Amino acid sequence: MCGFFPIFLRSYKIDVVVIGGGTVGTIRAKELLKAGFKVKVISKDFSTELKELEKSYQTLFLFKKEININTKLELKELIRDTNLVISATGNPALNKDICELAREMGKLCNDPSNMENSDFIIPISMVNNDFGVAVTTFGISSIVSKEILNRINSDILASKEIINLLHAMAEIKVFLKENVKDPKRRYHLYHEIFDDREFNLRAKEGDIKNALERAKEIVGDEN
Ligand SMILES: C[C@@]1(CC(=O)O)c2cc3[nH]c(cc4nc(cc5[nH]c(cc(n2)[C@H]1CCC(=O)O)[C@@](C)(CC(=O)O)[C@@H]5CCC(=O)O)C(CC(=O)O)=C4CCC(=O)O)c(CCC(=O)O)c3CC(=O)O
Ligand SMILES: NC(=O)C1=CN([C@@H]2O[C@H](COP(=O)(O)OP(=O)(O)OC[C@H]3O[C@@H](n4cnc5c(N)ncnc54)[C@H](O)[C@@H]3O)[C@@H](O)[C@H]2O)C=CC1
Repeated sequence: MCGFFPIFLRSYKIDVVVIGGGTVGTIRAKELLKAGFKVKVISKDFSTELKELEKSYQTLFLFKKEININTKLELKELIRDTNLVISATGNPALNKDICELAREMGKLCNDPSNMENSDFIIPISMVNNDFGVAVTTFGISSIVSKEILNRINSDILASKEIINLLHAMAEIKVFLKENVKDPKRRYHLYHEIFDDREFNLRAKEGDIKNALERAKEIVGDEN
């Protein structure tokens, strides 16, 4: 058991606090903003890039403050309304303390300076309207993680076949939900249709119309 479980978070209702506005804090804040999260960065000072980003994102708030773990009350107040905390100061001992406090408050915390303190990992990822892929090597090497993602990209996703299949299966889902009332039977049919050689060939070619016709035949045969 590796002790991790992947999930994709819906970003628009989640507030994130990033503590530390340096190299790592900036990259994370930028990715989170692009994904649609509201981000508050608390730091002694901020990178030029963060100051620029503040001009273009209404969802980014820069809050200049030196965090001192001995003034817990103040830090508690700063992270009270947030769901996720990323503690990316250049001080690993401080990052650890911040994560411990956040956890006591029921928040999930990420410490980029030491994975052992983290409740979640930020993987290397690619997300679009059709699918999302996230890769981690559990902190061993982000360079290798990137290579894995590149290979997934070039070996599988660069071909149109998978996307064609996905779009065909989307049509199948609409059709089955409308026409087959029993969910257990639908579940069985998804597999049967997907595994059917003729359906699969047509779908991969992007011939959705005939793929759907073949699916209707299969559903009809079952009746
Ligand atoms: C555990 C984790 C933090 C967590 O989320 O908990 C973590 C930990 C550490 N990384 C370190 C170094 C590097 N990090 C990167 C890059 C990225 N690192 C990211 C995530 C993660 N990094 C999490 C695991 C994700 C996974 O498993 O893959 C990415 C994906 C996202 C992001 O940072 O926002 C981002 C991709 C940016 C992009 O898109 O290119 C590169 C490569 C590069 O810069 O090109 C290097 C150089 C060497 C290398 O390859 O590792 C060090 C310092 C080691 C030291 O001090 O020597 C630590 C801490 C440690 O190991 O102690
Ligand atoms: N996960 C990853 O991918 C990587 C993680 N790291 C680790 O992440 C940590 C941060 O690294 P960088 O961003 O490169 O450092 P950095 O020096 O560029 O940024 C640190 C930021 O924290 C702020 N800060 C420091 N003490 C503070 C305090 N008491 N209160 C408020 N703000 C404070 C600074 O003002 C600065 O903006 C380091 O511990 C480093 O080892 C480094 C490289 C990659």
